[in-house]
Amino acid sequence: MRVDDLGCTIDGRTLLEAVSFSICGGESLAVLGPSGAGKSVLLRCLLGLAPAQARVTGTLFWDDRRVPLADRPALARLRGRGLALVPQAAAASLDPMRTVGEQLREVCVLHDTDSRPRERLAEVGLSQEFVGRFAHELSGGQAQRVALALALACRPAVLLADEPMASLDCVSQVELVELLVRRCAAEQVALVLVSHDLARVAGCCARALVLDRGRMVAHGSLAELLAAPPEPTTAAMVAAARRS
Ligand SMILES: Nc1ncnc2c1ncn2[C@@H]1O[C@H](COP(=O)(O)OP(=O)(O)OP(=O)(O)O)[C@@H](O)[C@H]1O
Repeated sequence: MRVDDLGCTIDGRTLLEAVSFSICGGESLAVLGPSGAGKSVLLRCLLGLAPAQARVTGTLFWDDRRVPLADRPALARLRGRGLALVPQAAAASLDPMRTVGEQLREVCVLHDTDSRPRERLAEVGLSQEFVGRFAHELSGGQAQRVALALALACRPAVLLADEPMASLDCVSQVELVELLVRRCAAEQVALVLVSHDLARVAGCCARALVLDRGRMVAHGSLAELLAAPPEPTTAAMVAAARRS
């Protein structure tokens, strides 16, 4: 997948400007930046789910296809087998009326992938008993794992994860990020992982893109950005990571 010159404005206000990057199966890219930088808007633009009043520009190159990022129906068709999302608040994204197993089966039928909920759950470290659980019977970390299992059950080419570890304790955050990176690498899924916390993704993602007020201020090897931050926003994130 290649994103070329993505821009997004709302009522003349620029939320994203000239964002370009590419990612291949099995790779991981961290999208970093302070609060309000445009990280979530970036993911929503890729999914064709930008706010209704937004004007989105730029192009998504997908295999040999050229998809205008303003073409919401074309982007909607990529959702599932193309791009899947692990949201920030997983528990709220689950259907409260249906068991985990029912939701997994539905995703598999909808996207025509193999439907073995127990295996999908085992892959994310959850035992068979979770098949019969409802959302309100899950801890925050378990709900995030279920959301990951649902996203991977689509068998996507690209997984977009929007701060999936935000509501978890430190140990669970590390475990979840490691699980995400491990599962995506094992299934050759490209991972775009949004975080405002560089310390959480350092050592997990090979590359990073740093946003600040909608602009891409740094992009490259995460190890190199850590060793020699090229500009003040990245330097501030590196300093915060060193303190934590
Ligand atoms: N529906 C909307 N209408 C108008 N502005 C919006 C809308 N959604 C987001 N924005 C604005 O876009 C900017 C980027 O928001 P976004 O949620 O992408 O930030 P973020 O980098 O994900 O921040 P955080 O780390 O706090 O989640 C913010 O200034 C926000 O107010």
